Amino acid sequence: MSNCESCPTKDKCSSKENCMIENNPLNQVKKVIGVMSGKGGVGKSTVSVLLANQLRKQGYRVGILDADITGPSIPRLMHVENQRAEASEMGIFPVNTKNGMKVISLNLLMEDENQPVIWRGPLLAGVVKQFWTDVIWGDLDYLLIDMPPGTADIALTVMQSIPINGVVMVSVPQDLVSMIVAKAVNMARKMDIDVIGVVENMSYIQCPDCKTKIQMYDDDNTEEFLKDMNLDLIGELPMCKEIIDISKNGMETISDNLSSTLDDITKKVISKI
Ligand SMILES: Nc1ncnc2c1ncn2[C@@H]1O[C@H](COP(=O)(O)OP(=O)(O)OP(=O)(O)O)[C@@H](O)[C@H]1O
Repeated sequence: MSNCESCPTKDKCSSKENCMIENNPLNQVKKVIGVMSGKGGVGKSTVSVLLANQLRKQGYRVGILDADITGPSIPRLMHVENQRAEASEMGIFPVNTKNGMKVISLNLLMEDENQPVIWRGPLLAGVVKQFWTDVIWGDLDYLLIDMPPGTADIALTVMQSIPINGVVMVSVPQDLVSMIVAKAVNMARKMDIDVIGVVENMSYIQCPDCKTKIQMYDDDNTEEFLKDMNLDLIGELPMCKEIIDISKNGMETISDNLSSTLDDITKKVISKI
C-alpha cells in the first residue's frame, strides 16, 4: 500500500505499479533529502545537522532521520541524547530539539546509547524502514536523512523504501575519497534518485590572522571529478574548530562567516530539489 497522496515524490513518480514504498497517511512531508557520502568519516552527519539547522533558521519545518543505524551520531550533534522517543499505538513520536526540529535515531530508542547494535542486515533494514513508515513526522517541509555509509545493504534499503527527492553528496578533496563518492553517485543514479550536488567538506583551513585559505590535500582533483561525474559543487566547508564544537555548543558559536556559507549551500539545495 503505497499511499501515493502523501508521497513526497508523487510529482515525479514513474513506477506506481511496482512501488515498494509505504507512506504513512498521518505524515505530510514535502521533500526528503538524503545526505550521503559512500566513504565513512568525511562529515556526512555533521553536514546533515548543519543543513537541518540552517533550514530551520530559514523558517522551515524540519526533521532529521538518522539512518546510520550502527554509528548513530545525530542525537549528540542535535543535543537530544538524553531524551527518548516514545511509542504508542499510532506509531513512534520523534523527539524535539530546542529549536523545534524533529529527530529519530535508534539511539533515542535504546536504554543505553553506548550499547552496540549487533544485528544482521535484515533487522537493520527493518528499523530504517520503520523510521519512515511508523514515525509520526506530521507536517514537514524538509526531512533530512543521514544515510548509512557505503553503498551496501542498508543504503539500498533506504533508497528503495523511502521516497527521496534528491541526495547531497559529501566529499573531501582527496583522490581516494572522490573515487568512493563516485560509487555512491552512480548508485543513486541507478536507483533513479537525483544527485543535487556535492558539498566539499574539510575543503581548506583558514589562517586566523591573514585569512588565507590553505589547501591540505595535494591531490585535489575536485574540478575534474565534478566534470567527469557531471556534478555541481554546491559549497565548500572549512576544516575548523567551530564545526567540531557543534556537538558541544550547538550552532550558537557558529560565526557569521560560516553561517553565510551555510545559507548559500541550503539555498542552492532548495532551488535544485
Ligand atoms: N568541517 C569540519 N571541520 C572539522 N571537523 C569536522 C568537519 N566535518 C566533520 N568533522 C569531524 O569529523 C568527524 C567525522 O564527522 P561525521 O561523524 O560527521 O562523519 P560521517 O561521515 O557522518 O561519519 P560516519 O561514516 O561514521 O557516519 C567528527 O569528529 C566531526 O566533528
